[in-house]
Amino acid sequence: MEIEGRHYRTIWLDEDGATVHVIDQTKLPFRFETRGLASVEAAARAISDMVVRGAPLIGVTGAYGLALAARQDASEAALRSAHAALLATRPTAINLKWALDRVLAKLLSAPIGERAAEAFAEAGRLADEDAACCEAIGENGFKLIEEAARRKGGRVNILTHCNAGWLATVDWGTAIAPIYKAARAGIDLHVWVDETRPRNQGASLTAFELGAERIAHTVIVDNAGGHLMQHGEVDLCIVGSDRTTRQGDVCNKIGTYLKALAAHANDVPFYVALPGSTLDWRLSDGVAEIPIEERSGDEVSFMQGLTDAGEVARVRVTPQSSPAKNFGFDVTPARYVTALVTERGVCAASEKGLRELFPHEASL
Ligand SMILES: CSC[C@H]1O[C@H](OP(=O)(O)O)[C@H](O)[C@@H]1O
Repeated sequence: MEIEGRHYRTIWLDEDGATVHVIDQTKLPFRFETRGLASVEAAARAISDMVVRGAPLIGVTGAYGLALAARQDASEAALRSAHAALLATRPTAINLKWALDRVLAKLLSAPIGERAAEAFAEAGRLADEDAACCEAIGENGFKLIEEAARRKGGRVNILTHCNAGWLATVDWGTAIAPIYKAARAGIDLHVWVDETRPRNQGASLTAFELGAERIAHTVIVDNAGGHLMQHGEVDLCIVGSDRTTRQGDVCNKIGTYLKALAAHANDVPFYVALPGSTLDWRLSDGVAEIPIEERSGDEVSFMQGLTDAGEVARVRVTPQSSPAKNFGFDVTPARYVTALVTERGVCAASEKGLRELFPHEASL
């Protein structure tokens, strides 16, 4: 997407094909900095430290991480070790495993001398596919917003949680892609942006994205969504997904489930936008089967912000003696999801709906 007139993807290879570049998302919204990744270790650290985050972007970064590993040592043992190290960085987003498995299979079927080049080529194909997938999600989700605008005959108020914008993918995003498409088509809309504690991906990243695109938005605390829905201030919700089961259960940033409950209680449509790479066909019951990442409690006990002097500072927001738990995700059962918005169309959050859009993948 555009930042001050210049087009960016979230990850790219420099001209000499030697270094992978990413946007350092831990610095946003106060500083825009990029970071070069020259080794598999650097790629793994970028994922675990959330320099890059978002299920699709984590997958593509993992793919480039394998390519960097292949350039260091293209032996099967080394590649399998790199695959394991990258997979261990973050357990919830299925895109990471999906991308790593795809690239590793490609590499092991290539002669050892061609593996590094093949890995970079495959990672590049993954990146291009993700950008195209997300733009298609935008087109399919745009129709839902267009219908909501026609029905309402006025400004459409949309609530989103966390960041499922272009910063969470290679380009366009998933939940925010339909918003971009609708705004560019001239639909009058406004976005309620959940701050999304503890790392504030909404306040720091989604607000940054919408501001750059000049889309009307308001940052709210995570607990305000239900109140706004009770008062008719939310026409629809749209969020992303890190892993979706074949039954349509959705795993997304912590707090998504509570938003879905509030939407269900107030008859507000609750959409989940996701590419096929976020589907885990092996799983059925998301609550029972999806691994939920637990991160350091320090992410709850401390917050990062800008001082009056314009310095980025980290401050403690809890007593030193108070422990904190930091669950990264929760699971929304399919019954609370109005529909899934994918690159192949919109379907019910059900095995039948997903099989109709992904018949081949469902049969594997
Ligand atoms: C398009 S996937 C976006 C998804 O990823 C986020 O998690 P994190 O920032 O921890 O990687 C969040 O669940 C978003 O909905």
